[in-house]
Amino acid sequence: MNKETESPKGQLVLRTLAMPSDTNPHGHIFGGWIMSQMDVGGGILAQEIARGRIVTVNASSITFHKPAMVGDVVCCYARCLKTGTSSITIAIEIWVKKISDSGNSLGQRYCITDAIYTYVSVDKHNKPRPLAEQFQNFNCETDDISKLALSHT
Ligand SMILES: CCCCCCCCCCCCCCCC(=O)SCCNC(=O)CCNC(=O)[C@H](O)C(C)(C)COP(=O)(O)OP(=O)(O)OC[C@H]1O[C@@H](n2cnc3c(N)ncnc32)[C@H](O)[C@@H]1OP(=O)(O)O
Repeated sequence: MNKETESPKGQLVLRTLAMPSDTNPHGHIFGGWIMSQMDVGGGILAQEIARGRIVTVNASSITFHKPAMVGDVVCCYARCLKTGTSSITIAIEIWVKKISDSGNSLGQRYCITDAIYTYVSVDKHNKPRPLAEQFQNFNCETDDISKLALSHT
């Protein structure tokens, strides 16, 4: 898949800057830091769908296509793939935007990582809590995203 010719899928849920403290010994940004941004970004969308507390239950299909570097603007896009009774499955993409003028890369923008995270709506005792009935069993293949009544898409 050529990620460089595509556009981000989903809504922008998080935007931050990769800092020197986020680097691994090779000078690239830690994969774990990127996964953490994905967890928070996907969690924001999941919490909006759940209208309440959520926890992460699964992260899968993570692919690191390219490294991120210090100074990159890191943008997290998320879209809901499906919901169950209490679960919410979110596809997440991390894109970087180059804002420094080194190496003729200024303004470039491309996907570096994608993954699928699943969250579960929980009550205050951390037990699964059913989503509101109208938000259960959403399927992005067959349902309009407006079914989830998000504040913006
Ligand atoms: C001051 C506060 C301000 C807040 C301001 C808002 C902030 C907004 C942004 C938040 C951004 C943070 C995002 C980070 C969130 C964490 O970091 S959470 C910390 C890490 N996660 C955890 O600690 C969770 C630990 N796990 C658990 O507690 C339990 O396993 C769970 C998740 C409650 C599930 O309990 P369970 O008894 O296994 O539940 P079970 O009935 O079997 O299954 C429930 C559902 O989960 C699904 N499921 C279970 N296992 C799996 C699996 N492996 N894969 C996929 N689905 C699964 C089931 O299929 C089922 O789905 P439905 O059929 O209901 O749709």
